[in-house]
Amino acid sequence: QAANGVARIERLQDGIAVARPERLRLQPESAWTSTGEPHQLAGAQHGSGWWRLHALSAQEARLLLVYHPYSARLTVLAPPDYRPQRQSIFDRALDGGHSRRALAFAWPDTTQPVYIGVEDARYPLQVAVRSPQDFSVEDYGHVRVLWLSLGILIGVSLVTLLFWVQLRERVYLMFATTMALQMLYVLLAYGDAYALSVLAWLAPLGVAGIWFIATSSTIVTVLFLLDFAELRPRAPRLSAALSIVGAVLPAALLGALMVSGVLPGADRSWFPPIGNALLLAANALAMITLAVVWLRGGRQAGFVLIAWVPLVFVSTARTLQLASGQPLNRWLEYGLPLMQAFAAVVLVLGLAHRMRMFQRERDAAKQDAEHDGLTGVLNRAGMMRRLDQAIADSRHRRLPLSVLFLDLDHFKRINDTHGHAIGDACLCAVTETIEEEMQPEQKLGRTGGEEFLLLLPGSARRHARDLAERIRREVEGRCARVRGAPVALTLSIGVVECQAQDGATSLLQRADEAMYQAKHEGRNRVVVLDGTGVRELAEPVTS
Ligand SMILES: Nc1nc2c(ncn2[C@@H]2O[C@H](COP(=O)(O)OP(=O)(O)OP(=O)(O)O)[C@@H](O)[C@H]2O)c(=O)[nH]1
Repeated sequence: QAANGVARIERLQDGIAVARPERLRLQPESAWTSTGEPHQLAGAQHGSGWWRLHALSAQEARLLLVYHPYSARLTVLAPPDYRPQRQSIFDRALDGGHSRRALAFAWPDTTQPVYIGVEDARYPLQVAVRSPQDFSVEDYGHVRVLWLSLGILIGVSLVTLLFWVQLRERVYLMFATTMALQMLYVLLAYGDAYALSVLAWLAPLGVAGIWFIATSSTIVTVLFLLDFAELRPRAPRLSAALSIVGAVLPAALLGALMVSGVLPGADRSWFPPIGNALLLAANALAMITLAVVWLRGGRQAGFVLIAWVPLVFVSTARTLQLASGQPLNRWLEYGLPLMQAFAAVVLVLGLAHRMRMFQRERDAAKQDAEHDGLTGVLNRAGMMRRLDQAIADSRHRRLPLSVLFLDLDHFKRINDTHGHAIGDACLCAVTETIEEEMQPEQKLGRTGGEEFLLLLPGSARRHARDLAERIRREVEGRCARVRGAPVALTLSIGVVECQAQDGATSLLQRADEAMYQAKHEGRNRVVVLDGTGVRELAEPVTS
């Protein structure tokens, strides 16, 4: 006993012409041969044909269900009146009470057989006889799973589209388009797209519309992968082959399909085998390229592999199962939309990872642009930016701001006597010594070869002078020898405090003057200038 409620399926022998379906019942019994397969219209994929179905005995009214009709156009004659009813997923006026995963025909009297005519099928069609209530329950289950996956895809594509609107980075737009096309493909293949008024315009295109979207989806997906996983720079030859097989040839195929669509009565049966072959080749090539790039250290390719391998596996298994005429189990039935949703989520993680990498690169570039390679402290550009900020801050918060201008004494002589390497080590030793005396809010920068600037937000002149004096003494004490060389390193330091009228230039100018005065007076000393450029007398250091 078959679980699908069908007792027996017979096929009208080949070569018997059926001019009018109403005449089918007049065929002699010898014209019908049993197929021995009560769950499917075997052989339907080879073109048109007629079948006769006998239901298991049932009292109530039943529905004849033909699952996954895809491209097939059906004519059903059911008792008692045996009027031909024609249906396909492309019909606008199908019963809106259920999804288009199955075509449903009323079979009021199941003691009598039904006749099914099939045209344009691409798979052996699965059939069943069920009560309307059982079909509703089954159909709700289908709608729930399908729209759960589609909901995730819609959400993800919308979010990435909004990212594109803000960031204007092409990869986001390609991602959103890829997701949208895949979603559209699932909706078309299940037939539900034709029940939505926004997509109903695709119905007159018939199965060619599905091929069009499937092929466009392949092209956009391949372009997205090349971009997203950075395949071109890491595997140029494989990427070139992938572009040809996955984008150029499918685009040519689409062109040919469009041309044949314009020609009346053109044969388009050449499309599916070529389209499927290209799809399989593009999938295989994409997997190989991604694996190679991943092995060469491409993290993004790893994300795509995790996302795409299950999807390719499920869609291939589904196609093979449908083509072999086996009923789909639930995993294969919903594997495609569920794996698409899974892929979308993994790829969003990949996008986030990509964004984080860019952020890191940007931070590193900023760090390089603003810092001195030798000592690691701020360079001139970084320092000038901090100085402008510090002046604005001190005005705004009405707090003092002082600046130390520090210059190494007789550095040329050290270089000449001990060599550049020791000179470099001196610069590093001075930096370390100053840093040990600094507070976190203070900023140190190397503004020239052997010149440093130290910003002291919140510090008045006197406090700045004390700190300068401590630094001078520390350097004199600790840097007498550097890396064993008797360099006797000392510093001349100029100290000034920011005045109401000061900008960065005037402040630095006075700090420079103060430092030069220290040099002039014999080096290894601190000179403080007041707001008018007059030297302040030294007072005892309060350390
Ligand atoms: N080792 C080393 N030397 C540098 C670097 N940048 C600049 N110098 C040297 O620093 C020296 C600066 O010399 P001057 O400007 O004559 O000053 P000075 O010899 O320190 O004399 P005073 O400033 O008058 O005490 C030059 O010899 C530069 O070559 C660097 O990054 N590393």
